Amino acid sequence: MRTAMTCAQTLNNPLSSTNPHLLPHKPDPIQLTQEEMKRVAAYRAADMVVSGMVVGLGTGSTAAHFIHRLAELMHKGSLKDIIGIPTSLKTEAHAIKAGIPLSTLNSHPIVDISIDGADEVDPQFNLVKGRGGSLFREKMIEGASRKFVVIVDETKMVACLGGSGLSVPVEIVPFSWKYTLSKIEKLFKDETGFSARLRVDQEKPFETDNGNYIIEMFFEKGVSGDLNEVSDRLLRLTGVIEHGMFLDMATNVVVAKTDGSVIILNK
Ligand SMILES: O=C[C@H](O)[C@H](O)[C@H](O)COP(=O)(O)O
Repeated sequence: MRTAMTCAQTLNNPLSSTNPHLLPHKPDPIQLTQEEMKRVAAYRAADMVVSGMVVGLGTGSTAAHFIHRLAELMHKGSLKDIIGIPTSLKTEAHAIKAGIPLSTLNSHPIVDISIDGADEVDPQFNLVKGRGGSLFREKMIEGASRKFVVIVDETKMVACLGGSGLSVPVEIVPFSWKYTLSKIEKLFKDETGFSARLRVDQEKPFETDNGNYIIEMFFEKGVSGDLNEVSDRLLRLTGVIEHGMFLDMATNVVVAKTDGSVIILNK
């Protein structure tokens, strides 16, 4: 079981971001931009889809490349009888425009494969997701998937979750949000350099597709300790709907590098 490993324990792990295969290296003749790397990873993952599959459609800029490619393969006739399950309203609109037939978990409770981006991937394939705010629907759909393929550029590989200095999001109900925020702050009061705040968009609280708010948690040195325990403690707070740590869910990680090569990590 990989999830119990702490940040410090990841240092000698072969999948760690200290792995030379995942580190930036000497300049190569090809230097892809981050956007190009996202597309390379997405297109490679599209090859994992076969006709007849129910496919979880992720959210974000990397997943958008995958949706584009999936539609392209369907229109060419290389893929037939695909049903997509969108993880956000934005993805739903994109998929409809691209001509991908859609369904829901109510009608298709078992998803063959989900393909989605991530904000961070640790050496045990634990993820931070939801910086675009779609973590709840993503977690439901990706959790119902036989295979969950994460598509990232190499900048997303981290030694420990939250360690990139960016936020770990938590979806909460709007009711008494300041009180819920204070409960979250109390939970991490002994964590040096911890801070949390409400996500704001154009001077108003950012609202998820579910009409909820997002609390952004910042960990100076990354999330420490047993991640499952941290997850349980957060989920036990009344007012918390879900958090953006996706623990032990990803089955494969497709990493695109600046030189245009792709590494596929399998669990
Ligand atoms: O809510 C957003 C999702 O979890 C995205 O998959 C994640 O933020 C990665 O997004 P991007 O591919 O745009 O970096």
